[in-house]
Amino acid sequence: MSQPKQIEKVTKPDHILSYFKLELWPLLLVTVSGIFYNVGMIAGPYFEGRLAQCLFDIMNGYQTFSAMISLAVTYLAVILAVQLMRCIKRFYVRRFANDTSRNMRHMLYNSLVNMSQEELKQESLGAIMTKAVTDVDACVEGMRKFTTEIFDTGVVLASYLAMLFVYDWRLALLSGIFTPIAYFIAGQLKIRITQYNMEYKKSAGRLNSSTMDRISNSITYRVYGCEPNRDSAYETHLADYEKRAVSANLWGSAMQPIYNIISMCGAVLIIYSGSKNVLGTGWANWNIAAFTTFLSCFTKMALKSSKAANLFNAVQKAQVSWVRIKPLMKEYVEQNTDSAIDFSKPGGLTVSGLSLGWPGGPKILKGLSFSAGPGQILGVSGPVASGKSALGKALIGEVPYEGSIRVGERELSTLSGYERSRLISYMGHQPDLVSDSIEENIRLGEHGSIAPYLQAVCFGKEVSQMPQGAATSVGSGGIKLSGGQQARTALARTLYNAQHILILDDPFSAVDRGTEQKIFENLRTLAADKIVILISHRLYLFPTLDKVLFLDGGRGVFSTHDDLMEKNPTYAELYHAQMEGEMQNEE
Ligand SMILES: Nc1ncnc2c1ncn2[C@@H]1O[C@H](COP(=O)(O)OP(=O)(O)OP(=O)(O)O)[C@@H](O)[C@H]1O
Repeated sequence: MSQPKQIEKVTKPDHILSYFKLELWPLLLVTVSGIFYNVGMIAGPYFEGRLAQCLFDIMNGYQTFSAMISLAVTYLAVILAVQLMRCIKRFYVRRFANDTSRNMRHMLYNSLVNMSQEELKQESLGAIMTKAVTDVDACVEGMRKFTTEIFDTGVVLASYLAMLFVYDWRLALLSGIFTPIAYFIAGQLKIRITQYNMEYKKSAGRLNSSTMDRISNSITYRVYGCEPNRDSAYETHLADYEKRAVSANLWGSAMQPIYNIISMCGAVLIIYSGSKNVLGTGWANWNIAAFTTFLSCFTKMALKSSKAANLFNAVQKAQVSWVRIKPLMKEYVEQNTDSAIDFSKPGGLTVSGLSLGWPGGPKILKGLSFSAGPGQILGVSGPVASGKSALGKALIGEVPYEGSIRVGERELSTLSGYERSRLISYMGHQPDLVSDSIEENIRLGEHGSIAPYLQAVCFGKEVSQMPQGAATSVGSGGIKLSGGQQARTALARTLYNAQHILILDDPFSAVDRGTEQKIFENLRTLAADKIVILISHRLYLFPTLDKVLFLDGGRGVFSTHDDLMEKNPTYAELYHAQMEGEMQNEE
């Protein structure tokens, strides 16, 4: 099997020039073949003029038919050589576009996968997907057009213009004044095209979000009977998208024939003044060949130059897209597996003066200090929305914090992603299962036995009774498993990949109390030498834990269960209320 092409790591990925620099070779070949092709393009009008003159001379008996044949053969050979250059130029322009597209997408992908979940949530998924797909396409298309047109338009225009000046400089100047008018109009449309494109891209993002929302929440909308209003919201987004797509494309494409007409106006002057040149009463003395060459050259130049006006618009669209994706183009993050840490003896967890809050929001927890050593289980609890999950996420670096979180002698914020993953395992509030089998969800590509972990989370028997056992597919996001099964699969995954510190955010919320008790006992055995942070709103297990951190009102009290029962009325009340509720259930 052929190896995929090596993807370049772009330095300064937020500079558009960086992508051009990576493609110096293809660009050099585009330049050389482009110059040959475009300068060779004037061979067309030149030979057309000479052929017309030759025909005229044959009719008047000054030339023979063989002269015409040899002229035609030379013309054919030159045209073939010019077209070969065109093929080379097109091949390398396409290669430049493909490589640039791959490099840009790769950088964007790397940047997106290395962003924290919270950073990603700042924007809707629909908008991110629009940027990752259509904006990159628009950028690369603008860069491709720019690269192509520099030769197709720039070089060829200069060659044509030089030729026109040689034949009659006054007529060349006069007939050429219409082209700048087309450029001027294109320049005036710049603001409008930018604005319409920006709105079009935003609308595409909204439509993508609305589609994803409609699909992923289809059951909720069906159950609550609000499908019609969601469909009509989708239709509104679709209509808006269509309207804005038309507006965005209208100005660019509708103006091309107008640019053509304006540029071609000079042909009228050429027919008038050129005829006078042939008759010997104009600014220059021309024969038929000169007249035909001049007119043919001008026509080609006018059509080419009118395309340059369109090029402005294509580059404008690319600029709109570049502005949208530029903030996401971050330096390449390499997975560095070098580390000076001895992962077998990482030391204890020490947190001091910790304050944290979601990006852009106020601090939700302030001044927390606590610690835990290997073999200890620390319980974290508190009322609803007291910041339990936020603390768990701060401990894995997903929520920004101030103060200090140390593992042994090392500050969490100085650790690489790899070092963190070798020190801390995390099970979030959501099971976050991948669309694969139960065993793959637990092993995540590793090859060890999962049986002990399925037993530990009291899931082994159920799995063995499934027709395909652990190879059973969990479906998209775990949809084919019950809530309790999903939670236990996620916990088995965390235990299978257990590192020195285990952070478990409400791991037992979807299982009954008896199962909770059994799993907890297994956890104690399996994690005997680890630090376990057990975040839970249920306090049944807390009397058996080594330490408790109770969060309330943005502050945390760190102590033992017995001490909190004695000194913290809110904790004691919560504990008693839960125990009473449990006793009533048992009755
Ligand atoms: N992604 C987020 N961005 C901004 N604010 C958030 C985000 N997630 C949660 N919050 C807010 O942060 C606060 C703490 O939420 P958190 O989920 O940490 O509480 P919790 O104690 O785990 O709650 P619960 O017991 O309901 O699970 C809440 O006020 C919540 O509204």
